[in-house]
Amino acid sequence: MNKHAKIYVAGHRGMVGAALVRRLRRAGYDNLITRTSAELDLRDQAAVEEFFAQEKPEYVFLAAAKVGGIHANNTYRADFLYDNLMIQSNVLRQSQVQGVRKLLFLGSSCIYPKLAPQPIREEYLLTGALEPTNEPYAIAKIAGLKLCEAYRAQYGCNFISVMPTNLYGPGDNYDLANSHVLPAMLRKFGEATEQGSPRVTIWGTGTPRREFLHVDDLADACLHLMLHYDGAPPVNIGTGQDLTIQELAELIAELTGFMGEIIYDFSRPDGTPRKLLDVSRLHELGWHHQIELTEGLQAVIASADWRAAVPHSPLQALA
Ligand SMILES: NC(=O)C1=CN([C@@H]2O[C@H](COP(=O)(O)OP(=O)(O)OC[C@H]3O[C@@H](n4cnc5c(N)ncnc54)[C@H](OP(=O)(O)O)[C@@H]3O)[C@@H](O)[C@H]2O)C=CC1
Ligand SMILES: C[C@H]1O[C@H](OP(=O)(O)OP(=O)(O)OC[C@H]2O[C@@H](n3cnc4c(=O)[nH]c(N)nc43)[C@H](O)[C@@H]2O)[C@@H](O)[C@@H](O)C1=O
Repeated sequence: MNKHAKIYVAGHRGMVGAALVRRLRRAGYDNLITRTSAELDLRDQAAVEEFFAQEKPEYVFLAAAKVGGIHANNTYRADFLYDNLMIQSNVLRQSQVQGVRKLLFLGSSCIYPKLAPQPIREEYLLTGALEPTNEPYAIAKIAGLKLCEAYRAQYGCNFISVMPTNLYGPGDNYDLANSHVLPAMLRKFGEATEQGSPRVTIWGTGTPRREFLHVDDLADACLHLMLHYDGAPPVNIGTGQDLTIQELAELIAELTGFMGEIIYDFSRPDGTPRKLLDVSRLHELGWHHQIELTEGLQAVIASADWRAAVPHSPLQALA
């Protein structure tokens, strides 16, 4: 990928998109194209067609999506299915029409069956029922990776798909209702410590296990795969290590200096019991994560990222 190549980063203001922009700029890529959702609503087919005809990007990182945690996915079921289907269908179609040289599509680990054998290999896709709380989102993401494969088969498009595990890092979504577990805990424990609150409430039983990858590692993996992977099958991206939600809560409590009580709200869903990714294909492709969880958490806590938390998407503010 030439350093002056025209690279479109869709979703550049999001946690992943911003990390991709940081990584690409650090690598010397000096011709990045970005649009906010207010400037270009990727659900709008005509607007996307006009944008691609005008800009003709050579490379695309598709990090724009409607994203959220278990509560958001289970509440805005139609929006998670519709928005993500429209965004990815429009961007993939116009990338094919305009002859984009290579595109990287971001899926998610939630595409795999709720009770898949662990660790989850890419070939376990569609071998069992999905987790109900995020089924609409998962179906949209599965459709996206299948559309990438179909454009490759029918039109010879070099569209690759990556399936990241749960992510965290600067620019995350800290909305307590709609965020993922890790940013929600950072904010809950951080604010409780600052305010001297006696207790923090965690959703569910604390028994599910989750794997967490720092978003800067993800961006590095995406650049690595954009440069070195041209295959049809999706590639899992993760650390290969997981922990229980309870262990995560206790770790974040310790790192934020919280001394109070941790309460578990069993009325909230646990979701998938475990979704540890098998990352052997990624390792065979020459990439390993660098940022360990405790180190990554310490950096985010030191920045108190949640204090600056404003909805980084006007669309999100409306959610
Ligand atoms: N966060 C995580 O834990 C994980 C994320 N992923 C995937 O990574 C990708 C990025 O996620 P993440 O960065 O966390 O999400 P964010 O919510 O932080 O960012 C998503 C971005 O998408 C843009 N967007 C949303 N809707 C539209 C639209 N209709 N038109 C144009 N742009 C739109 C927003 O742009 P704007 O700000 O301009 O409104 C926003 O910046 C997604 O594909 C997600 O599925 C995968 C696994 C885990
Ligand atoms: C990346 C992945 O993320 C989503 O899947 P998820 O990992 O299940 O989502 P989550 O991070 O919101 O929850 C993880 C676990 O944590 C528990 N939990 C405790 N306390 C809080 C809490 O305060 N907030 C949240 N959100 N969860 C909490 C929560 O009950 C659950 O058991 C998919 O929807 C989809 O978006 C996707 O692809």
